[in-house]
Amino acid sequence: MRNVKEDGKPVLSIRNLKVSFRIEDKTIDALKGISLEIKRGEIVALVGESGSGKSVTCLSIMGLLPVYGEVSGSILFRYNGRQVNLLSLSEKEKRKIRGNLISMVFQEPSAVLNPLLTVGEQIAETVKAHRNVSKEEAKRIAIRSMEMVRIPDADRRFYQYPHELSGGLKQRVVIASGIANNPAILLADEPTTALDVTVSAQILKLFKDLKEKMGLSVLLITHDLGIVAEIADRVFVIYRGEIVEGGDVFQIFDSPQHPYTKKLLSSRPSFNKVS
Ligand SMILES: Nc1ncnc2c1ncn2[C@@H]1O[C@H](COP(=O)(O)OP(=O)(O)OP(=O)(O)O)[C@@H](O)[C@H]1O
Repeated sequence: MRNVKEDGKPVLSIRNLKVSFRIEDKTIDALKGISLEIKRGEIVALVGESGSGKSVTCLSIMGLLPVYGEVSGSILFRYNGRQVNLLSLSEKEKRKIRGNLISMVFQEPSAVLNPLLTVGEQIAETVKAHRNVSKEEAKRIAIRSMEMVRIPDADRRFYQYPHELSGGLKQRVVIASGIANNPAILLADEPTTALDVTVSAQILKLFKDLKEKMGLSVLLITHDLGIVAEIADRVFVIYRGEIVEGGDVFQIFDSPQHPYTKKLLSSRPSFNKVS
């Protein structure tokens, strides 16, 4: 259960985050001092074109940057009344948080699911990796997570292999695995790119449901403003490693300030934010 007293407070504050990669005599400044906040129970979109620094932001939060990445700034994560800077944690501490308090959903579910294990076993493994529970309890939690993400007939599907499921159901399994340990934040990197329009809409609706039911905070990485309009509460626009604009989704769509945001919006037809 989430601590209700902490609702409305930032669960994650990224402050002046800089990331650069030095390769031979060349330096790539992937992030040039970005700052953003995600509150509890909020869906925040990070939007920008290819190469703008979205994935590097996610990897920084997950503690998965390559060793040759140079990082400065802070990523403050607040949970259970504590606050830690994710950038100063040891590998062991990062592993404790990853997949547990902070989890991630990727673009392509088939790339993350193990074809040799049933989908239920995979979710149960994630549970057991972080919690001291029996096999039966892990199975029970896995099935409950599958139900939370509206996988029909979860008891039966627990025993199915990834190849027996559609793309949409596979992505639901990945999300079930992501929420099984009741995380504070879910990072979703282009989670609907591999899915067709109808299934994509269902998955987006699911994020909204989880936000409402579990108080889940979501950082949604996308280049698609249509998705932003549909589910985000706030949006940050990233351009060449810098946040050029951020705020309430209505405000950004109604009166974009930065030329890059204006360009992004004018290259799309029109949106209606749905509630
Ligand atoms: N491991 C790495 N080594 C060197 N440069 C990298 C590495 N990862 C990312 N970069 C560079 O950092 C910059 C930001 O990349 P990033 O992958 O975060 O962009 P993105 O916005 O996620 O793009 P896309 O939408 O294509 O995934 C790019 O210039 C990229 O080439």
